[in-house]
Amino acid sequence: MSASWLFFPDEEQFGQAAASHAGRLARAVLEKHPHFTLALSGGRGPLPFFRHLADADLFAPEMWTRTHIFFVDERMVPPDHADSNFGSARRHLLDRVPVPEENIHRMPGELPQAAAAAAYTETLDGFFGCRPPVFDLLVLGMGADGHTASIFPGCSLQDGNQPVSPATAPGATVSARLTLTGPVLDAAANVLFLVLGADKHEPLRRIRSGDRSLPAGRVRGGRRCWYVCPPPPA
Ligand SMILES: O=C1O[C@H](COP(=O)(O)O)[C@@H](O)[C@H](O)[C@H]1O
Repeated sequence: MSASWLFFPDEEQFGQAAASHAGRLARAVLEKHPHFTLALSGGRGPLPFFRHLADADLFAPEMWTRTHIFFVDERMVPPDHADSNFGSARRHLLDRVPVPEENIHRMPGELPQAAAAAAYTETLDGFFGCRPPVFDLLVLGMGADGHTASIFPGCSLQDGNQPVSPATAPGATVSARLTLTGPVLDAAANVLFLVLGADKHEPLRRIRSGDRSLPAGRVRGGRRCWYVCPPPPA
């Protein structure tokens, strides 16, 4: 399935459109299914989205009780650490919406990497009952080096049939990570890439021209939408 691309002049419009997109998807899923499953990324990209997702007109309060939150990747730090992806989602979104605590499934970044991968695999297997798990919506970001989730250039998106894998972020402040694997990104019903920053224009140009060498360009999950701010030069 091909991807669609939308370009936004400012973070306000970018965040609002992304939240509205997620709200529409959740409404459609919840008309037919008991749950809406949403996996969140870390970094700067999702912050404007988080701000607007707390708007009850875009994502109705009663939808939160049936929404289950998962994580795309995590740094190996405790949940209250400044670099925790869960901590960021907690501060910018989860503390501001009526999502039940038991619907939040965080990656246990405080555990040793292998134990954390095993524990989150058990969480996913228990909830979804299939491999790979099929998320209703995966929110992905992209780094200026073309990485997505914690899958960096030169790394395989696959780890057997494991849905979760330990990973290393070259040169990052917290390099030990946990990430969902390629098959999970590819199995999602919907993927929303939130790409913020002009430093991403070059990898975006390569991906749009069909270059599949960058991890973000290799994701093949369901209906893929790329939301980009600011727009690349013509
Ligand atoms: O390391 C990470 O970076 C990517 C991109 O982050 P951004 O700040 O450039 O938007 C993010 O998607 C991923 O979850 C995070 O761990």
